[in-house]
Amino acid sequence: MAQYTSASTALAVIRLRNPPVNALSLPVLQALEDGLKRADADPSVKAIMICGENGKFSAGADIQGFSLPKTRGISLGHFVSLIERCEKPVVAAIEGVALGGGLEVALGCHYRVAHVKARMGLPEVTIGLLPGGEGTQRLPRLIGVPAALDIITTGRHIPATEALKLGLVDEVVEENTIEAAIRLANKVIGQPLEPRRLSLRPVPKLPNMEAFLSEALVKLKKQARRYLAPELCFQAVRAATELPFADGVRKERELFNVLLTSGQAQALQYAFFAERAVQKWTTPHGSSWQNASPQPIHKAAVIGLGTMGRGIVTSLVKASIPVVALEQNLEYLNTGRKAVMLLLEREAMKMEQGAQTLDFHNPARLQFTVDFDALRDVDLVIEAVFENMPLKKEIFQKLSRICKPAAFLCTNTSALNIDEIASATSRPQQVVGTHFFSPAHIMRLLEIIYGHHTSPTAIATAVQLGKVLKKVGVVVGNCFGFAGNRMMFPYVEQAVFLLEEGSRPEAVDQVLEDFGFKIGPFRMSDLAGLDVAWRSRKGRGLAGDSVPPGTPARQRHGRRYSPLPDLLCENGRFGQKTGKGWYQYEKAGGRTAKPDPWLHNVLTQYRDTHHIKTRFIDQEEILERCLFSLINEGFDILAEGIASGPEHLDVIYIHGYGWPKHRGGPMFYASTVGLPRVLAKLQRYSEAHPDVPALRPSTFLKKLVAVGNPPLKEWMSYLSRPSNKL
Ligand SMILES: CC/C=C/CC(=O)SCCNC(=O)CCNC(=O)[C@H](O)C(C)(C)COP(=O)(O)OP(=O)(O)OC[C@H]1O[C@@H](n2cnc3c(N)ncnc32)[C@H](O)[C@@H]1OP(=O)(O)O
Repeated sequence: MAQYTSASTALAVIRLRNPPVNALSLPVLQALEDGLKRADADPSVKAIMICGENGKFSAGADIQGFSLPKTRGISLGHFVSLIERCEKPVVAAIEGVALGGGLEVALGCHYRVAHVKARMGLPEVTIGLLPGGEGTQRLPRLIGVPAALDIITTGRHIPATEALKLGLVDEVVEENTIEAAIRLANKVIGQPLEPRRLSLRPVPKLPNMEAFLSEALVKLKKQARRYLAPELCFQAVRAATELPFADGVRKERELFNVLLTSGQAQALQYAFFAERAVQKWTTPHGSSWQNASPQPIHKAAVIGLGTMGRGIVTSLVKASIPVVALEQNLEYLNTGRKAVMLLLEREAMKMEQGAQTLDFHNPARLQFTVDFDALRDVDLVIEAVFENMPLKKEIFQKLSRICKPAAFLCTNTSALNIDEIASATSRPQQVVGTHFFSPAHIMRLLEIIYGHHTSPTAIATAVQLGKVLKKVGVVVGNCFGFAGNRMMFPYVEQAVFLLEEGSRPEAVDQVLEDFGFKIGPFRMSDLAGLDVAWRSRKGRGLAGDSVPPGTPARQRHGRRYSPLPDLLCENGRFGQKTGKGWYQYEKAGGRTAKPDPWLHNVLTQYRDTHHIKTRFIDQEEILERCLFSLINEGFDILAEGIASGPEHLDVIYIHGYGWPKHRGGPMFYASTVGLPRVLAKLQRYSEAHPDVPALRPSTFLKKLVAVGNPPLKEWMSYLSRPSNKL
């Protein structure tokens, strides 16, 4: 847990030991305390070094432990103070990571030496907490309020070189950190320790401290959207500027306890482990991350340089994978090339700020072509043309003729049938869906869709590619809309039905934005472009000329249907790009949404035409109908084996659909609301709207309620025979 050894007669070494990341569990902390006491009591020991096993200092408190009652109330600060009070110099040798409590332990030490590749930070805010080991009080004393506030409220990891500039570490070394720390420890034996004890230092003054803090708070509040931790982190740092150390620590503890019991911390910690759980993918056929090996991707190709293709090329270049970018003709190629170069220049500028470089002018790294023959030697192709099945099939047929037999063929589609696309090739086992989210070089989600014939190797390769591209890859089965969009359809459908019944886009959006979404469903549709879904509805016979004559305006296939989105498109209102959609914008391509009297009039006329009695719809109904219909679809997806667990759906929603992370994802949210309540509400709404299948409670949800509302992690065990549709 923490190993005590001697580097020489004069130097005691305490090595934190708790694989894989030396998390500070209770036994680790107790062993650290024992080591300190032993070193203190041994007159031959003149200095102490603290390091971590296996090249990692420590990733902080054991996050699993926060939910265990026996570890609550144990103060990390007690151990950090013990280090600081030590009468012999204590040096931290930081390799790998020193995060959260790990960095707080290092801040208790009198000196810090870091390896050049080490990363440091206080990421507690990202798991709904604040640095509760006196870090909010020591860090501002060491590096000043602006830098400390930035590190504490963003949770960002900082590289050792930046840490040195900030004064967070005393020395950065390229070679052996332990030896450098030993050298430093020997050098400082006998030097006074008072100036090295951070708790005794004043917080460096700023001429405009009050103004600085007020401005920082306004900025934080604007970004926070009911996410508590950043603001409480701020309050703790402000306490450091106003109170003596001991009072500041008391305030830190008080605020920490508020966060610990807020519910948001649980949601964010759930999300932390969910992100890691989805990496361990499985399919209902028994293939999994354990029995499939990815193939290396030395060179890739992207077909189609529209919005998605441009982002995908940018991601690949950033990940140092040589890319061939292909378009159908020179005109499109030139437009695409300009757009890609612009994106890459912006990315290069961002990377330069972090002292990194991006080489994209070398044709061996990025080649633009209209010639399919240039794809002969690539290991993987990502087709990113628009959503048109015949076009995609034509491309895949060509690819299976041209590409080498081992090449993987990926399709970037948001809804289309992977099996049908794969049927156009001679190698369906190599075909896999890779659903990127726009903008593809920024959004972290990658939905990876396996078809009936997709090989485990193809899945593993797509997952590995996702990791290399720094995405969160989630493996799902093949169905219309896969997992994410399939859940999104009923959500958007409810939003539109609510308009028919009496609400307005701005009212619906407000409720969902207050819940924590970055943008509500109507602002989102305007941003994405209403024409995309319109084209898809026309293709599926729901809108346009393909609807059989005599079909009732508000019904399709015996279900309720709203032609309102079609009406907008027929009027050329495609959203932001045309300057008009559910809202009006200052110009085509404008971003500031304003309520539109035109739309309000149309809604009134529409309700009159269809004899819909307008009623007042309260916030609770808006929230529940939108969210519970989405969650209901999630239960069906789980029951069909399309996703392997609720965590997968939650990760998809957090990283692809702007679901507020501090609410843990839709399925976690359902578990906090309580499944009996979700079921009862769905039953009520379904009775009121019997022609809306999305409100009819899922059989799986009903089963979970019938067996007593088990905790989320047990849900999947109630699916006796996971039945995959494939
Ligand atoms: C009053 C007390 C207050 C204390 C404040 C704190 O210290 S709170 C904790 C703050 N620390 C963090 O938030 C760090 C979280 N960890 C990470 O960011 C990353 O794991 C990492 C350390 C940067 C390593 O990333 P990498 O991609 O290399 O590996 P994984 O993320 O996959 O992690 C490997 C396994 O380790 C588990 N794990 C990581 N950190 C912790 C932790 N702090 N507590 C418990 N477990 C942790 C992670 O879950 C992985 O486990 P698997 O079982 O292998 O999936």
